[in-house]
Amino acid sequence: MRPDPAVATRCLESLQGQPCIRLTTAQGDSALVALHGAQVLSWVAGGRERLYLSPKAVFDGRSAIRGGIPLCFPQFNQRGPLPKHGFARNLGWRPAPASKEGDRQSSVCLELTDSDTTRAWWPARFTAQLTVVLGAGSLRVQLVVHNTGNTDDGAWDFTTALHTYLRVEDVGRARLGGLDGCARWDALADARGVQQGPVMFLGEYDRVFSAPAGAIHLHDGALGLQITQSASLSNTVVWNPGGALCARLADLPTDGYRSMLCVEAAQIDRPTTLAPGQQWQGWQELRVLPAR
Ligand SMILES: O=P(O)(O)OC[C@H]1O[C@H](O)[C@H](O)[C@@H](O)[C@@H]1O
Repeated sequence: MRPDPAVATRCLESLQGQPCIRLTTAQGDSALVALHGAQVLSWVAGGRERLYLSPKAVFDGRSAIRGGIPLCFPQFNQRGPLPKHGFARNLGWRPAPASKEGDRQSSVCLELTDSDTTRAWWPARFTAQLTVVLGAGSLRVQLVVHNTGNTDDGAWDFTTALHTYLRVEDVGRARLGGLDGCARWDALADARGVQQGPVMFLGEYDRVFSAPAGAIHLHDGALGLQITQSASLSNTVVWNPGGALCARLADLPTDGYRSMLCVEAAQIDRPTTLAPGQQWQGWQELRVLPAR
């Protein structure tokens, strides 16, 4: 996706004490990206907020912020010895040098490199760059991971997810199309199957799919969103906590689950291996569909 350079602006602001970068297009679309976790906290397109950010989210500079687009890296969920979903969402990132003059206004690139803190969890020498590109009615989030170790350091593996919290009017009426025929693993029942028809939400839902080759479509009343991801991210996770789990999550209001649906572009089933000097990239793109 090309950035939309048309008189876009980029400025620094803070949300709940956390430094953020705001991108704004000439049409009035905007995105707000926190340095904490390189986390997108807001995406307004066509005059509407498209992401869910919990009103009870914690902004203490250490905790994961509930909502927006958290990045799970270098571990997804509890599939390994690291803290749940890795450490990237718990750390402050820094702005990376802008690569091209024309990209500066409508995109932002943040960077995290290994430090004493990360090496206490994970010995890898790495650089991770997260780039957010705001277009007309679209948002692309791209992660690039680089093994910056020496040959002697050897290769390492990681798993990852762009854990996108989409805002919905009512999850009970939302439909997710495009996963028909995809292999899936139900994390709640520990059962494998193949998706038939659109995904609907009648309670807690936590499934890891083989990512479809084509686009996923979220239909929520009259609103529609197209979701695509790079082939390098071979899983799609769909999560909604439902009422009972939501009530136990301190950083969500009791009815918060009704207004959110996570559709995550992920690499989980086959961890990615990077030898010293190697680089990997993956992205998810959200695009507003015309109202029905
Ligand atoms: O509460 P968190 O640590 O942010 O995790 C939230 C959720 O993330 C993913 O969607 C997983 O599939 C879920 O099992 C997990 O509950």
